[in-house]
Order: sequence, then C-alpha cells, then structure tokens
Amino acid sequence: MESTLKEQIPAGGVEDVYGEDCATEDQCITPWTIAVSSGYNLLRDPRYNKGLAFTERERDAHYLRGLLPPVVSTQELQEKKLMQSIRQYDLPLHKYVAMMELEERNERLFYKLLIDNVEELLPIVYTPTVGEACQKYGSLFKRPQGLYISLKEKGRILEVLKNWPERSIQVIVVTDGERILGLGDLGCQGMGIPVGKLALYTALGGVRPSACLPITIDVGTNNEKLLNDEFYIGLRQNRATGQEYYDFLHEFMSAVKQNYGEKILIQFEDFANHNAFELLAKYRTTHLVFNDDIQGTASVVLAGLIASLKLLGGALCDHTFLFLGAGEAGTGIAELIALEISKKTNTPVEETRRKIWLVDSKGLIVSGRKGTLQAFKKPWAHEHEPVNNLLDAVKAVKPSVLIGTSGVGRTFTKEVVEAMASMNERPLIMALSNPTSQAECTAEEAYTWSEGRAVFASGSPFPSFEYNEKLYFPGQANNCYIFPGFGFGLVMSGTIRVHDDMLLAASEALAAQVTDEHYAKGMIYPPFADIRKISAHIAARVAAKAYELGVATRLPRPADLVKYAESCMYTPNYRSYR
Ligand SMILES: NC(=O)C1=CN([C@@H]2O[C@H](COP(=O)(O)OP(=O)(O)OC[C@H]3O[C@@H](n4cnc5c(N)ncnc54)[C@H](OP(=O)(O)O)[C@@H]3O)[C@@H](O)[C@H]2O)C=CC1
Ligand SMILES: CC(=O)C(=O)O
Ligand SMILES: [Mg+2]
Repeated sequence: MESTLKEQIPAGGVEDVYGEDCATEDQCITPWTIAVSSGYNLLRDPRYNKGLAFTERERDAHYLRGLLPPVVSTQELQEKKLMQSIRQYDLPLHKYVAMMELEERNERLFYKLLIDNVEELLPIVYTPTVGEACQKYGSLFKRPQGLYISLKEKGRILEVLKNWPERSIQVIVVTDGERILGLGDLGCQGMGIPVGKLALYTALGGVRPSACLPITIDVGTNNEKLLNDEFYIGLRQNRATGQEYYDFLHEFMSAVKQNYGEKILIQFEDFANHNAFELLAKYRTTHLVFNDDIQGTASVVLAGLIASLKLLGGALCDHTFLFLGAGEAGTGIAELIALEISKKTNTPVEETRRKIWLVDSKGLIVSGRKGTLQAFKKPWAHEHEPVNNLLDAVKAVKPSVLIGTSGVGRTFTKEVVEAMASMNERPLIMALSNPTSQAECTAEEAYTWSEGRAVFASGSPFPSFEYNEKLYFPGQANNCYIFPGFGFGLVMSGTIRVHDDMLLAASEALAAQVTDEHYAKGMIYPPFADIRKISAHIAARVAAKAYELGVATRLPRPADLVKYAESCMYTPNYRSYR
C-alpha cells in the first residue's frame, strides 16, 4: 500500500499541513494562497505593506504583533531613511536594484520616493540606467514584474493574460525587445523598459499601479551574445519573422481586447521600425494603441520646438529641420512638425514637408534613392543631389534645427556643431538618442563648440554646465514628458481611439508650461519637479480633444478637465486599514 507524503518523511516543519517542507524535489505540492492579506502575508504583500509604519491599532487588527519591532515610523521617516541609503550607492545600477527591491517590498513607498525625488530618481528607474539594467536583466531577474508571452504560449495567450493577478487593467506597455533604446536587440530582457515606462505612468501620470501591466513578447532574439549567455531568460532561438510574427501579434492584440475590452490602452514600445510602423497602421483603427517611439517622441519634440521659438525667433514654418536618423523617432517627429505647420499655415502637408530633411545610414534622403527606400522614408525624399555624410548635409540644407535620432553616439562632431553655429545665431540642437552613451553629442560639447549659443536638449539627462562663467541648463527631450499625461487623458475620458490631433494638443499643453523664468535660463522644457501638474494639463488637453472628436465615452464631460485629472490621480500616501 502506498504511504502518504507525511508518513514517508518524518521531519517536516512545524505545522507542515500541506507537506511543503517535507516534500522531496520530485514530489508535487499545491501552492496554497489566502485571499485576505493579514499577519506575515500582509508584510509580504507590496501593495499593502507599510513596514514600520503600521500603527498600533493596525498591528492588533491584522495579526502583526511581534512580527515588527516596537517602533512605529512615519512614511516620511521611511522615505528619508531610504533616500539616505540609496544615495550611499556609487553605481547607478545598484540604486536601480535598490529601487526595484523597494517596489517589490512596499509599492506606495516606492512611488512616494519616485514622486518626491523625481529629478534624482528618474535617471535610475528610466534612461540611462534602465538600459544597463536590460543588458544585465538575466542576472538581475528575481521575480516577474510583468507578463512574458513567448512563442511557447502560441494559441494560449488569452489564458496567459488571465494569469496576471490584477483584473482592472487600463494601460499595457508592450515590447518585443528588438530595439531597446539605442542598444539594439535585447530580446526578452527588454522587460525593463515596459516596467520602467509603467512606473512613470504611475509616478508622473497618476495611473494606479494595479491598472498597469508590463508585457514582453518573446519571439526569440538575433543577439548572439544573449543567445550564448547562460543567464539569458528568453527563448533561445532566432526571431520569428513574417507571417509567424504577425499571426502571433494578432493573437496577442485580439486576446487583450477580449480580456480587457475596448478601452484598454496599448502602448507599443521599442519595436524595430520594420514592424513598428506596420503594427501601428494595422491596429490604430481597431484598438486604442499608441506608439511611444513614433508618436510620443514626436509630441515631446514638437513641444520643445514650439517653446524654442521664444529663443530662436520666427514661426515654425520659418525654420529648416535636419535629422540624423530616419527611423521611428526621426520620421515620426518630422511628420508631426509637418502636420503642425500645415495646420497653422493652411498649407498641404506635402508642401510643409519640404523644409524637413533626413539623413540615414546611407546619407541624405533624396529623390534619387526613392526606389530603395522603406515606405516611411519616401515622403522625405526631396529633390537634391546625393549627399553622403552629415557635415555635407548640414552645409547643403543649412538647417536652423538639428535633431539626432540615429541611436549612434558622438555623431554630432565638432565640425557639425560649428557649422550649425556659423549659420545660426541660436542653433537648436537635440541629441535625442538614448541612453547617454548613444547621445549624438553631450551638453558640454554643444555649448562649447557653439560658444554658448546653442539651445540644447537631449533624450537622456545631462547636468547643467558652466561655460565662460555662465550656467547652462540642458533640457531633457524625452517622451516621458508626454506619455504619462497623454495616456492618463485617454483613460480618464474613456477614449477609444488615438488621433494625431491629440498629439498636437499634448505638445501645445507641454509648451504652455514653459515660463519666462525657464526661457531666461535657456530652457525649452519645464522642470520635471512639476511633472504631475504638467501631466494633469496634458491629460486635460488630450481629453478635451477626445471629447471634441467624439471618441471619449466617459459622459457627461467634466466641466473642468484639469481639476478632474488632478482628482483622479493616484497618490502614494499610506491608507489606513480597518
Ligand atoms: N528622446 C526620446 O524620447 C526618444 C529617443 N529615441 C532614441 O532614438 C534612437 C533611434 O530610435 P528609432 O528611431 O526608434 O530607431 P530606428 O532604428 O527606427 O532608426 C534609426 C535611424 O538611424 C539611422 N542610422 C543608424 N546609424 C546611423 C549613422 N551612423 N548615421 C546616420 N544614420 C544612422 C538608421 O539608418 P537606416 O534607416 O539607414 O538603417 C535609421 O534611419 C534610439 O537611440 C532611441 O533611444 C527613441 C524614441 C524616443
Ligand atoms: C525614450 C524612448 O522611448 C527610447 O529611447 O526608446
Ligand atoms: Mg522607446
């Protein structure tokens, strides 16, 4: 007769009711859970855990007596202690790990730190440090922070979505890991990006953490280094492409809508451009989708351009734009600038595109190359003789605005910046590529090579820089100014489709937050310290546009949308428990 588990092994733990301690490795046990957190489980539940800040009454009511030392702390004191300990780490990656561990331990405290110390911690949970974290994600991985949907789950994606513990999801950020920042294909390890972006949805935009779902689609990777890395966490195969890829993505998109409904916002992030444009075009009419790299970046850069006119002079239509990099970010920004000028001057967009030029890895995009260009580059193939490098393109096009979206560091050389400065009293130079290592030039280079005349912004942050006894404040032209407020505006108004006019509205809302005090310092973006207020204004303008276009379903429309946005925002202060 077969004996039971307990009879076989005499030495289980105390009260080992389910045989978990005494089971050998090849025996199955059931992972029991309970529905209401209390006692030890409450301390292990990051959503509700308050650590030493549980009050005496809560310690009695929730079986916490003895599980905590006697002192009762405040959230403010906890914050002070944690900031002190994070500041003691020299390496940004160690700070990143400390922040992720905090998020897994005490979610509200994590968000309180991030909101109250946004300028200090943004470079840790986001670019540049998140780039390094993704590169090392296999070694850092401890617990899932989002859903991994790999080709192994083909035909079962709906089932996989149901495994996520939260039901009322409002925002999904999804990547397939093929173009992580300017670091290339990081496969399944791209997960750091959706996790980081959604942390900003909450901290900067006010979407509840429980309503956010990071997803990584794993169709393989072509990164040989990762495929040979014993700690790699993804599928060990080359990327699926073509019909297999699109069928899998279609199953995903259908399952998301079936599980969460029409109003779930899906943000595409860091897909390679050979899929990004097609996915956006395919799903923008059937789903609430938004590509952050194409559309969010466009909106933040347009905001900076609108604001910069105070410093550069003229109207947008008076300027000439040159891009290094003609992919998602480059052509996305170019198209939104052309649209804005078209609307402002009542000129067809085909005409307004003519003052915008792009250089890719093969040189200036000109009509002679039309036969071999990808579809998204074709509208930018203007009449011109071939030009095969950036410096010659600057000399030929004579831009007043130079924008780097190449993903390749140090490509705005001294000669390029000097050429810009020789043609313009105040050249606008944006080095948008991330992380910092991929920036087309540094703030220091832009200011010194232009003898302090450049207006400069970059995708990853640079510190202020002193030149000739004057302090310069570089801006951070990063889509994180836009997507949290933009997404929040869509969610709070129950919008069902994204429209380009909403991107223009978001740009105008952001530009309107730049004050004379900022202009006096040469800034074209407002400080991140004010980001929650900025996001509320962006959300309100986006929602207003959605109501105007008839795609907002939350009725009646709140009269004061800024106040409404502010009132809906998640705040991380502790709640009291019955
Ligand atoms: N600041 C921000 O908010 C954002 C920044 N980014 C950053 O922008 C960068 C590009 O992203 P994305 O547009 O999505 O990438 P893509 O891969 O879509 O585009 C890159 C473009 O750069 C071109 N390129 C590559 N190398 C060179 C070179 N040596 N000289 C000239 N052109 C070159 C490519 O040319 P070809 O087409 O010939 O291959 C391509 O046109 C990334 O670093 C990303 O982090 C992206 C989104 C937001
Ligand atoms: C910021 C961002 O989205 C990127 O670099 O891809
Ligand atoms: Mg991105």
